[in-house]
Amino acid sequence: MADLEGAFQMSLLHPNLKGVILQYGTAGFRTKAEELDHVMFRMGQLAALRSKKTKSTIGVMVTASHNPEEDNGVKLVDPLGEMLASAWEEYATQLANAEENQLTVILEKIIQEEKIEMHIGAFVVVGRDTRPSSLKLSQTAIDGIISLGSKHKDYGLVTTPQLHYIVCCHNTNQMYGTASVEGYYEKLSKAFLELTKQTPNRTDDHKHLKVDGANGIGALKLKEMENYLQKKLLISLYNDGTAGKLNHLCGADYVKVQQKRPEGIRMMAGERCCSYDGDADRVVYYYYDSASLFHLLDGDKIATLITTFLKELLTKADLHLQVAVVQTAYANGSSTRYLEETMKVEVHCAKTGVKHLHHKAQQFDIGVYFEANGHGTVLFSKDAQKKIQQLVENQNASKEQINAAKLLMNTLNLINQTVGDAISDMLLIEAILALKGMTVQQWDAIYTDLPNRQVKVKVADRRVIDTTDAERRAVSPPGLQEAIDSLVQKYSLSRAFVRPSGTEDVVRVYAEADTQTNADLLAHKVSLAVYKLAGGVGEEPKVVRS
Ligand SMILES: CC(=O)N[C@H]1[C@@H](OP(=O)(O)O)O[C@H](CO)[C@@H](O)[C@@H]1O
Ligand SMILES: [Mg+2]
Repeated sequence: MADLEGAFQMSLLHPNLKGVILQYGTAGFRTKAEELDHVMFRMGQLAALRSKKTKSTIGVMVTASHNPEEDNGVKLVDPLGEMLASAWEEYATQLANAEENQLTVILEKIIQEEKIEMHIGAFVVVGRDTRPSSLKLSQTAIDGIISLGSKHKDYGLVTTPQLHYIVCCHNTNQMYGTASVEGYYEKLSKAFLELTKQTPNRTDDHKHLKVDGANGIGALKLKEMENYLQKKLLISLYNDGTAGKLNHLCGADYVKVQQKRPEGIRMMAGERCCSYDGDADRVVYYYYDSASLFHLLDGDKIATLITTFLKELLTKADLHLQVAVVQTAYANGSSTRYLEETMKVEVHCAKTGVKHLHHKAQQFDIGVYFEANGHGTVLFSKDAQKKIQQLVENQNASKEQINAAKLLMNTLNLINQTVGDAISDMLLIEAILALKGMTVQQWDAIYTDLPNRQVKVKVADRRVIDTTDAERRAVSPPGLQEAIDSLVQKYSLSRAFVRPSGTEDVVRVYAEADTQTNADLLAHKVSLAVYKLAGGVGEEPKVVRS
């Protein structure tokens, strides 16, 4: 039996008062900040155990991403910067919900089941976003880490992807980069400057980008990074957190779901703009055309641009590496069709949540994965990285081949392979547009999105909805899928699905069709079916129109 008396005494300072039942969801725990004190303490403890188990550095990130400012949350970062292994999510849920007197029993159970040797040293790195509640909650997580005799380093204010990067650096002997925020800026800016070296004719207009920082950590960190970019990117930063409220009427989630520009940003026709979310792990682009129509370039458009660029470079380098794209059910049907039919790329559909996409993408030489909401990255297998490196050094290769290999090398250095990263993705997009001499309108014109609509339905218990086929079909409650099928049939180019959210207490409905009116109508009719068949509460859903 491990000696957990000290840990138990410390836990009494962070009691489970509210008795709220929480689930380690799509991206960790998320709820009102005042309900999270005991959860943070226990996640600090779990991180210490995970560190002992894996004999590696583990990360604890305090953030609730795109949720309102009053919320908060926590996610654990595994050794190579990935999301916490799913087997441990169950432990997280048990610990978070345990009664005071059960805490030691559950810790003991995890130690035994995982055969954790408690004398092994542990090291946990901690980061937090800019929410007013984050400082105190991160200190509570540190208390939890200390309670199990583990060491820690507090990195303070960082974006989620910066913490993932730092964890990966610690566990790869700093081969991935230097384990600091400065190391992150240096690595990314060096790769960006190398890539844009080949575009000497870019005008200031081309270099100009407007960024909506969602009044969050991304804004703060982009300001810090700006000098490293040596004016090769001219950034106008809006919603930088000095006045507005985090994620309020701004940020990537707002722009994607509302399909409109954020408040607080001045936009002229044709200007390239982008929005980060609250912890800067997602980005979406947008612009107004000369007829004042709003155009959104979401994760699907980003995946397509990056895939096109990589395939062109691989052809020039004459490197035979398999590129695949991983999307979720939310991917616009036009993007999937374009990738499969025009680009002849293999496309896979994974369940919502980055961990699912990440795992699938690991199966290919180069796996490009993006959620439609702008969360994504590119993974290069070890073998692919080695082949690219060898070609850079190959004296028998042609000039064109070597140049393409160098561009690939800098591209992979610019990409944060640990997780989706708004700053890194933005820099890559900017470099690609520069290298291809492409405007945002030309990028947008690669394919035309099918009109779509996302809505939420409140039900008594969203767990009554069970899905299959990467969440594209509902298997319960009875009759729901049949109802959706018959509604979908009434429209052309149509598709619809429903699933319980993993981060909010709602059922999400997605519909697409040939026109916006039809997508809106289909989404509405499907929400009514959910309301009737899955125990809707409150008012009946109303039709949402742009
Ligand atoms: C439709 C949608 O955008 N869902 C988001 C949202 O998950 P839900 O399980 O749908 O609530 O938050 C996740 C975490 O940020 C993100 O990975 C996911 O894509
Ligand atoms: Mg986020």
